[in-house]
Amino acid sequence: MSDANERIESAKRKAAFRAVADHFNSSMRFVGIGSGSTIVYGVEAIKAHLAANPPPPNHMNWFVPTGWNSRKVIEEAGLLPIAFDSLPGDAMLEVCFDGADEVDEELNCIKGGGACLFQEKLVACRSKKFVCIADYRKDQKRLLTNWPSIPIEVAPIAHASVLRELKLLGSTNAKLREHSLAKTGPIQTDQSFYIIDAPFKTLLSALDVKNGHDGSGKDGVWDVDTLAARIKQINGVLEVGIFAGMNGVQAQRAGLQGGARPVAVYFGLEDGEVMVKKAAEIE
Ligand SMILES: O=C[C@H](O)[C@H](O)[C@H](O)COP(=O)(O)O
Repeated sequence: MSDANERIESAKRKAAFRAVADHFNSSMRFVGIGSGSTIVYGVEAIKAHLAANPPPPNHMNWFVPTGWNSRKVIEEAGLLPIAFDSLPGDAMLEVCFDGADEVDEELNCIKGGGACLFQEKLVACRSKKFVCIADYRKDQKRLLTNWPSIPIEVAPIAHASVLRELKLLGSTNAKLREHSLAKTGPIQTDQSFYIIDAPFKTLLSALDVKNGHDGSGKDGVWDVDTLAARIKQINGVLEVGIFAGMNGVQAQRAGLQGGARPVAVYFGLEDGEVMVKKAAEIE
């Protein structure tokens, strides 16, 4: 592994251990586990925490996966998985941990770089809080700064019409995601759907809108919330890889279950430190 890659992996691991230390305890009943390369360290940290702090007698910690790979990571760590649709009807998850592809200063996220987003959003919105773990490359002032496009999960039969609609919204170069060996065709999600990657101009934040900037899509300039809602309205779209709107705490205050935006993001930094951005401090 190159020095640069080692720094990135070490940053992810440090952020994960800090996030778990701050937001997990052994008496929790249901905990969500996201997908991707960063969450692997989150599961490692949870396993280490449980070994050092065993749960109370007869208490089970259940881990809700967000896809096939996430379930495998849970099982390989010797933790107990429970499928999302096996949760008791009124049960909320205490917390869910997940990674992100890019995070803006309001903690809106882009997710789906690894083709997981639908189940991640289901789990985040069923959690009292979504805690995001990332490395320094993901920390940006606005979404679509470094990360080039919005992943969108679509029904296979509708992919061409969704591409057409996206063009009308200003994404002229949206593409169906294919395996690197193109002859094997489009990538399929855990729902056997397709992923479209849709580039847009850098997104405005809610703060920009409050300050009078127009994020309505005029001249191809969108704000995070308006674009997420507009893409979700397209027929054939299952879910959009923009995790915005309310966070879990705001949602509960509004009498709803949970929200898709993290309450905190833990960024592992290049110098070995961890920077924590909390929703409460910026809203
Ligand atoms: O589709 C994948 C998920 O949304 C991931 O959480 C996201 O892509 C971040 O992945 P990684 O931790 O590998 O950067």
